[in-house]
Amino acid sequence: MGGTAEIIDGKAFAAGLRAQIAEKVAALKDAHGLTPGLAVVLVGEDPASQVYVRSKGKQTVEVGMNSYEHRLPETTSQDELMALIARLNADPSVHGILVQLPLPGGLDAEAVINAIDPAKDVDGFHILNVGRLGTGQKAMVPCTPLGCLMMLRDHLGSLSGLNAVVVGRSNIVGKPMAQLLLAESCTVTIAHSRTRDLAAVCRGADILVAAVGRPEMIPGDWIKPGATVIDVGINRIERDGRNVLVGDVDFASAVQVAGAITPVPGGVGPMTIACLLANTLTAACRAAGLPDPEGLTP
Ligand SMILES: Nc1nc(=O)c2c([nH]1)NC[C@@H]1CN(c3ccc(C(=O)N[C@@H](CCC(=O)O)C(=O)O)cc3)C=[N+]21
Repeated sequence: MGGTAEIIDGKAFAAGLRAQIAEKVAALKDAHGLTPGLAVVLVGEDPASQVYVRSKGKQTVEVGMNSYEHRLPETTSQDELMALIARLNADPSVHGILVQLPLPGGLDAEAVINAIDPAKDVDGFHILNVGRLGTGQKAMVPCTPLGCLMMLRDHLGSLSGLNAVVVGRSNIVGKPMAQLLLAESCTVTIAHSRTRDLAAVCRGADILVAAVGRPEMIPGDWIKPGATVIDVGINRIERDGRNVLVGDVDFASAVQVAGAITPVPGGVGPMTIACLLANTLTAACRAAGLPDPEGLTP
């Protein structure tokens, strides 16, 4: 064997999605005088988080939406953060609220997330949205799994009856990804670092979603020939004296076996931000009593 997988170009896919969103935002302005607004809250000075937040703000403005950035010092108290959330919940120009995670030590992220108005919870992390997703009710869906689903559907068409293995059980990626795949009628396995014979479990996957956060942990010989591989990992490592970004999948060996694979960078990452914009538009439409925009929800 030993072909070469199709590379699923998340960067291009995300650019196309943002163009669609920009059109819909313009139409919403014309027809209803409504401009969606996204508030991003960043506590502390984590350099990686600062890069993401800047990138989110830039792309929000590029699609014609309003971006509100709230940068708070590392020393911010729980009460101060909760007071900001309350203000943003009450502000009708804010349709989406994202609190950048992780929060500095001492702050209770769970309490903060559950204080966000579920209708404005564009991350889809609020317990009410988690429950809605799990029961098949209309929810805000977490951005990374939503982006993965869009790429899978685009590549495979129907996912019905396929074996899907999600490696990783986080609330942010693994669990909601499994819910979305189950809703697509996949046979879903959630595996993780303690799974016995993880290699054998992965080899059964028609769809393999890697979201463990361990650099290049999944080699090509764990992959079923022809499988579709979605690599959610974003790991910064040093290689040959350089800082490089790698996924949870060993791309060089996986690309020889898989049918299709997302690269890192340029795969899931750009789709995550595009789906954040999609969710903000969806939230604005729902707030105005309008139907959900076409093609942006599961
Ligand atoms: N409340 C919250 N929601 C999030 O969605 C959230 C968060 N907190 N905290 C941090 C993580 C991380 N995250 C990324 C988004 C885009 C890229 C991305 O676009 N990556 C580029 C590369 C960027 C680079 O070079 O560093 C790529 O994969 O091609 C990466 C990571 C969202 N997160």
